[in-house]
Amino acid sequence: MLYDSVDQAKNKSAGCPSQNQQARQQQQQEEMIKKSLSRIKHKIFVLSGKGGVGKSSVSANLAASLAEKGYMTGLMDVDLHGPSIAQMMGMKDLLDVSSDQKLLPKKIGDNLKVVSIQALMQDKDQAIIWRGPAKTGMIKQFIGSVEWGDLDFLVIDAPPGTGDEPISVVQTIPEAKAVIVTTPQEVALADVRKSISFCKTVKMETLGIVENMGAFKCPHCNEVIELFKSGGGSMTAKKEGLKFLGSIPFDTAVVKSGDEGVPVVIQDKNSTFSLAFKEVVDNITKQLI
Ligand SMILES: Nc1ncnc2c1ncn2[C@@H]1O[C@H](COP(=O)(O)OP(=O)(O)OP(=O)(O)O)[C@@H](O)[C@H]1O
Repeated sequence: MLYDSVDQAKNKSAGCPSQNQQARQQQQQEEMIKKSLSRIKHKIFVLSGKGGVGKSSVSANLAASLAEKGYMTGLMDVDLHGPSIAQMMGMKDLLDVSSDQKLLPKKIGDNLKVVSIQALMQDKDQAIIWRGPAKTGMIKQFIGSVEWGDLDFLVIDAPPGTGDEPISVVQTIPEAKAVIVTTPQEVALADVRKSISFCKTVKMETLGIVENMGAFKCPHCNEVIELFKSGGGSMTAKKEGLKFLGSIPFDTAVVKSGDEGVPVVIQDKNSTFSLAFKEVVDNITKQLI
């Protein structure tokens, strides 16, 4: 059953059912999750070592690109602390619930279905400050509650970092394969190495690294400016024996499209972001199909 609110989820996690009850609940939850994910061919887990590097932008544009190519695609925002997919996809109302209490994703166009954990928050600007078990419970409950139907791809916008929350998602969807997003500068790369080690520890296959916010080309004078340096993503991929999926430039079209609620690969197909992103999508799909 779907929680109506954050408070309900918290209360549920705070309760103390007997061990038998707990085991039964856990088994029921695992069956729900299995059922919810059973008709999805490929699951892609988009993660980053730190926040703000463009993980949600990559997730939204990857899902939109796959849907545009004709694949039935789902996009799931599980980033509890900063769910931004709904805004990026222009979703106004978030919650549709079926008669059997399943969460129904919003359909955008013919091939894209989107669901956000934000749907379970009463106030979209509400900060989530609960402790581990409540978060884990919420994440599992959310994933198991979605009715996806048949999908070719599910793109998962994971919580940033390498703590309890991404671990909960990986444990819930162990067959997902990772795409790691970073920016080129050393502070981000230090965190990306933690993400790589995280994937190895949890034995999650990694499809490769995407370098976001690479060089910016001034639209007025065409000068190329390396705002966050460049090349760090490909260097790290090489060192770690991972595939480099591509470098995406810094492009103000992304900011505009994010605010307007249309992914830039749809809104501005000739933007420097969209042109570079094609290579990233090809490098991902050719490993899976
Ligand atoms: N290539 C890019 N060029 C310009 N701006 C970008 C680019 N990629 C992302 N941004 C902008 O950077 C900001 C952060 O991006 P985004 O929300 O995708 O990051 P995130 O890693 O998901 O962050 P968080 O973990 O905090 O949710 C957004 O305002 C987004 O529009």
